[in-house]
Amino acid sequence: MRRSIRGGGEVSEMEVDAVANGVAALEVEDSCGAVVVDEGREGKVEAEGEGGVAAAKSSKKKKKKKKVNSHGPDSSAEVFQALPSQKLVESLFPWTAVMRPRRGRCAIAARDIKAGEAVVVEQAVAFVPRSQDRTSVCHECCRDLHRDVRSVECSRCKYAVYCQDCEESAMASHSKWCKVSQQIKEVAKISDCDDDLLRFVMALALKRPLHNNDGGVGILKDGVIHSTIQDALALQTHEGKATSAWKASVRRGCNLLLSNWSLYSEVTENVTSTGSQFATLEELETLALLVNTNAHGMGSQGIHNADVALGMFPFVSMLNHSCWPNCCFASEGRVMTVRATQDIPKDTELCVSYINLYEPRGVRKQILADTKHFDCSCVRCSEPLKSSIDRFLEAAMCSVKGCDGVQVKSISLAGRNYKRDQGGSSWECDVCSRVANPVSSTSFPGKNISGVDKPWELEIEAENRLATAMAVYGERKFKDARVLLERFLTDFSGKLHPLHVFLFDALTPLMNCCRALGDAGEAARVCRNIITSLEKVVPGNSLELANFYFCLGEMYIERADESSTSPAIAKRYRKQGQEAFQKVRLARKICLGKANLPS
Ligand SMILES: C[S@@+](CC[C@H](N)C(=O)[O-])C[C@H]1O[C@@H](n2cnc3c(N)ncnc32)[C@H](O)[C@@H]1O
Repeated sequence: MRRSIRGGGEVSEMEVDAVANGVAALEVEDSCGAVVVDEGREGKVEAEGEGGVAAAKSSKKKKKKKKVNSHGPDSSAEVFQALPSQKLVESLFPWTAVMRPRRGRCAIAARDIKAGEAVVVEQAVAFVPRSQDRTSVCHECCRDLHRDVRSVECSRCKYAVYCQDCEESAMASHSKWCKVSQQIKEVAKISDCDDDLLRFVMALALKRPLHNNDGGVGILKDGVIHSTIQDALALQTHEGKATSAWKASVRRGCNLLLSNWSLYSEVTENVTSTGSQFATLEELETLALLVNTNAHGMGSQGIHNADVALGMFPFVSMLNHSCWPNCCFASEGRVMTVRATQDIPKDTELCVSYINLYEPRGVRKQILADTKHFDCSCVRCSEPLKSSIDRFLEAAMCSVKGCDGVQVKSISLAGRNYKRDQGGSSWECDVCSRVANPVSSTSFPGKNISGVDKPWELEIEAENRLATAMAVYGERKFKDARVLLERFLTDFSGKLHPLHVFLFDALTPLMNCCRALGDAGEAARVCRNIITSLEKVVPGNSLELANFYFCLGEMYIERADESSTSPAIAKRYRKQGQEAFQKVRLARKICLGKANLPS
């Protein structure tokens, strides 16, 4: 699948990875662990479908409650379970939660919401820095540890790192489970389980309620909801979709974690003396499931979308995914904020994106099915392909002479179970209706066929050529990579649709090559092409788009500063640069609440 190309180059300083901004999937599969749903809460059930006002208005509330034994739409399709802090959240934020078939709980605008308005501001119930970034953030407050922030590493586990402000208090509580923490890497190795996942499970397990009668309602503090572990435990998981291999590794990891937990008396004494019980194996497995379905990437939103930690934010997790989202999220320290990226009418569903949106529909659906275990039913995926922007992302231009139509791949029409095209799909022109099929290579008798008649071959050739160019780019051979990428674009533009993902994928590395080679003029031209394509495929006011506008602004200023540029032209470049920066400020004001330029 095309994603192999995406990851191709490490030099993509300006490459924007929307996946990093999505709900993080630590492992591809979920595990087992049934949780008993509290039946006593009020049910709100609505008609099927995303967000539309009509769908919400035509909803019928079902009073009947069913007994269920696990979370989420998988098994509790008809039962609405409110998170313990839901009412508190609704007292501050402009949405309410309802249940919709196939989508589970949905956040619905309780009134008209303005672009830029915060719809959730939530402190992480727990978070863990990703192991490869463990020295980048404070393990207590998740603040960035820049060069000018003094930090201290735990001398025993040599893992935990704290900023100077947190050091004293954080070290005191860390010392209680430092020994367990020391074993996690080894446990992960032996059990073949992700060590970040095990750390996260441990962090959540330590938050379990001290008393069973603790209702688990959070608190509001300075406009931030501090939700609880009970809120997290009421989130959904996808029980039953795990492979047995994943289940086995999680079970081994959690078992070893428990042995270490009981072995190290400092933890034992601390936990039991406060009245809490050790977690059971089943509880740890449930926590692993919760992490997999609900953990969010955290990190600063600069020009690099640094996804340095994983956090549990139960109310951020109430927002479903859409491939045409109306909200976005960003974190600062331990706090995640979700903002409306456009004006949202009352009764519309609030959605964020969990994935990169410049992907064909079939690929997006496959990624969500593989990593999040659901079949996306968002507006973009539900629109007939024939009228959707999606049809262009893997389309070829029609090869019938005189026809300016687009050949659309039938496999995308199916939308599900996308597999690398192995000859099963046919391609149909949206203008002359000619069908090309790899099995029975058909053409319309009497029609004059010219150029590339086999779009499936064209696609494979394009994929291979792009992969070769990306490999060279990955080796930072910018001069050679530029030549290959430019040739690729010359050879395939006009054959593939201008919005085809392969053409789009070549643009960012080409821009980077041009910049690395000091050709700001060509880099700016390529950047404008990126923006033109991106604006058609992702909704406006996205940070991704803003980052490209920022690159464009920088390149205009670079050109203005070049000694060979005349004062009159330099003035024009500066103006264009400022205009680009203005777009960045506007988008960042809406998405992040700050009209600054990224650092
Ligand atoms: C982080 S949770 C979102 C809240 C969830 N609906 C709930 O009831 O807790 C993610 C899960 O919601 C469902 N979901 C989210 N977006 C969806 C979409 N676009 N189409 C279908 N199901 C979706 C899937 O079951 C997914 O695993």
